[in-house]
Amino acid sequence: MFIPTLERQCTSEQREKFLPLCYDYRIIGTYAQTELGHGTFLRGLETTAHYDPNTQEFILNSPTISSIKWWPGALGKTSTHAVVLAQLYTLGKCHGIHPFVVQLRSLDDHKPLRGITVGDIGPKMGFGPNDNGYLKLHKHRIPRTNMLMKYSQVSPDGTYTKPPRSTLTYGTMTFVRVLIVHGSAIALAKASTIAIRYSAVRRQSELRPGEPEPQILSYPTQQHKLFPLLATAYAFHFVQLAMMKIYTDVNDQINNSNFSRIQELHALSSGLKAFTSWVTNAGLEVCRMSCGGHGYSQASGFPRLYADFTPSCTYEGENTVLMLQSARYLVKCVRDARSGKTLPGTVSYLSEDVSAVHSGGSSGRDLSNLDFLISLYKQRASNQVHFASDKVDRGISAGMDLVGALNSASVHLVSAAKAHSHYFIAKTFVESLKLLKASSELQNVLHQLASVYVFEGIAQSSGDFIEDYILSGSEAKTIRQLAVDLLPLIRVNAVSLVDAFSFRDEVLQSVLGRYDGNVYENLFKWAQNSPLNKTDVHPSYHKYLGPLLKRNQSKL
Ligand SMILES: CC/C=C\C/C=C\C/C=C\C/C=C\C/C=C\C/C=C/C(=O)SCCNC(=O)CCNC(=O)[C@H](O)C(C)(C)COP(=O)(O)OP(=O)(O)OC[C@H]1O[C@@H](n2cnc3c(N)ncnc32)[C@H](O)[C@@H]1OP(=O)(O)O
Ligand SMILES: Cc1cc2nc3c(=O)[nH]c(=O)nc-3n(C[C@H](O)[C@H](O)[C@H](O)COP(=O)(O)OP(=O)(O)OC[C@H]3O[C@@H](n4cnc5c(N)ncnc54)[C@H](O)[C@@H]3O)c2cc1C
Repeated sequence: MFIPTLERQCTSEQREKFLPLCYDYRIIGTYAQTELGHGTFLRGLETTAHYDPNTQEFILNSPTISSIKWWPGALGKTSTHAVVLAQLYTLGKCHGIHPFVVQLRSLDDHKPLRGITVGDIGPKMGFGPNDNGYLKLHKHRIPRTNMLMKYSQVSPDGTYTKPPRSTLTYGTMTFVRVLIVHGSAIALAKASTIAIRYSAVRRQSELRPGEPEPQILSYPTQQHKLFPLLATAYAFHFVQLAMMKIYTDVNDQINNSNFSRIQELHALSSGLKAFTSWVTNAGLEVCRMSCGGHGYSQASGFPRLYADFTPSCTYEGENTVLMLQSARYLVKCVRDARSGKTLPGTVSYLSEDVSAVHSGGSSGRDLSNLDFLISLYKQRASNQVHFASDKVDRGISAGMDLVGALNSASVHLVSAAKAHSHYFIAKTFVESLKLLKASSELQNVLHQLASVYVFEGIAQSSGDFIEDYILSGSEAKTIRQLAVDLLPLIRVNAVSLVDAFSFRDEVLQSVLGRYDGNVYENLFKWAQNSPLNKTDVHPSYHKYLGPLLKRNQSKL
């Protein structure tokens, strides 16, 4: 995050000064924004940067215990520099959060500089090798030219020039949220690879006396756990490609001072980061549990994969908060649509009349047709967004201000943003396959994946579709059965579909997911290397167990 911030927020002179040092690994940096007391509420950050025109320096301080920077990756023992986000004060006025490059440690002996107190925040649930750290600043001076001034400036006499958009300072977070969508796709693909390969190797239970124990991958319940997640990993792969394309296009526009799509990008990246990381987080646990006891072993790779992935639901914007950000934009779009404005591409459906047509009993509609089902996802999203938006309007009519009305409708707003994200993902998956140049055999297999993703997505949220009369109960039941009917077809190619992710064993780090499937021998070998097995009799025996046993034996 240090380098992307410099690349996006430096003037050309600052780029020339700082970036070569980064690319050549002559300095190592972190992104120090979160504090002990604030991670979500950026305007509440307390670190200060007061400009001193006499020396043309900024004086950085951590004025309170809650202002100590806390969590930034590699801050504790590794980083020599940081981008520090601080409240800018110049000529007696506060101008809000701005980014500053701060050297933390000497490039000679790596010792912290004067006015800098840094350290590691202590053991965490995962990310063990990462020294997430703390930073306390005490009257630490940096040159004026260390404030990243691409968008806003402080002149030598202290005059402040404000940015074209205050939120341009938040740009790096948007970029990393887009990366996290990709990270979700990768993590879910890894977990699917481990679980499906192991399920092809593992044989368990005797269905009928005398019959060989079947592969657990042959059980419909095992397939129902794993194949929708496999399909989701493919869906997220195509979604992260689409998300990155939109990010690149909008970022190019921003670089040409066209800020017209910045809000749409923020809303989409926030919703997709939250949606994909939540779904992946839950999916990792399903994959682990589908591997029985061995899934709980470190040898499976699941404990580390989960512990390293799960914070992506929190960092880079806590997921609920990001869903609310997405929903806030959607409410704005409903208002714009009602006042006749044209909406941007990813939300244009909100101005269409997608009013639910009561499906009644046997509707005769083709419930296996993906284009038709995507139109139902659109209907569900539009209904949920309009419902939440109407709730906000009713709150205001009842005398609330906008903040109060948004807060009181926030549960529905999160549901609406989830439905919007889900529609975008399902639509993108289906549309991406249409554009894919692939053999008819491959198209057929991928169509099976898209189908099970779309069917299961409706089955798992059928309440949304039934409550709004988008589907009847019997239609929902039919779609649920369509998902189950697809499972044995996907079974044929399941191992090939995870092999296609091409994770090397060294990357997968899983005995259960080994490419050669040689699990048991390697589990036993792995166990031999356990530290506890260095000696047949563990030294602790002589200190604790031995005396205890002997003492009690003497009583017999
Ligand atoms: C095996 C493992 C596999 C994979 C692992 C997973 C992923 C790996 C891949 C990549 C990950 C790489 C690195 C990540 C690793 C760790 C690093 C983590 C770093 C961090 O966590 S950095 C700190 C992150 N912190 C946050 O995100 C803070 C969140 N809070 C906010 O953004 C703001 O406080 C918030 C909530 C938006 C509120 O802002 P504000 O107080 O200003 O109030 P408003 O809501 O009124 O907003 C005002 C206005 O601004 C608009 N806006 C807000 N944000 C943005 C934005 N980013 N861009 C554009 N516009 C924005 C908002 O919409 C409002 O506009 P409006 O007035 O409505 O027009
Ligand atoms: C592994 C890891 C790495 C990190 N790396 C970095 C880093 O490199 N740099 C950095 O600066 N930070 C980093 N962070 C910090 C991270 O960005 C914050 O933890 C994150 O932004 C969440 O903020 P918070 O911790 O204050 O949570 P809080 O905002 O306190 O969240 C707690 C609860 O409050 C709820 N909540 C908060 N605000 C609202 C609201 N407005 N409406 C409704 N509910 C709300 C949330 O939904 C959540 O349920 C990292 C964190 C982790 C875990």
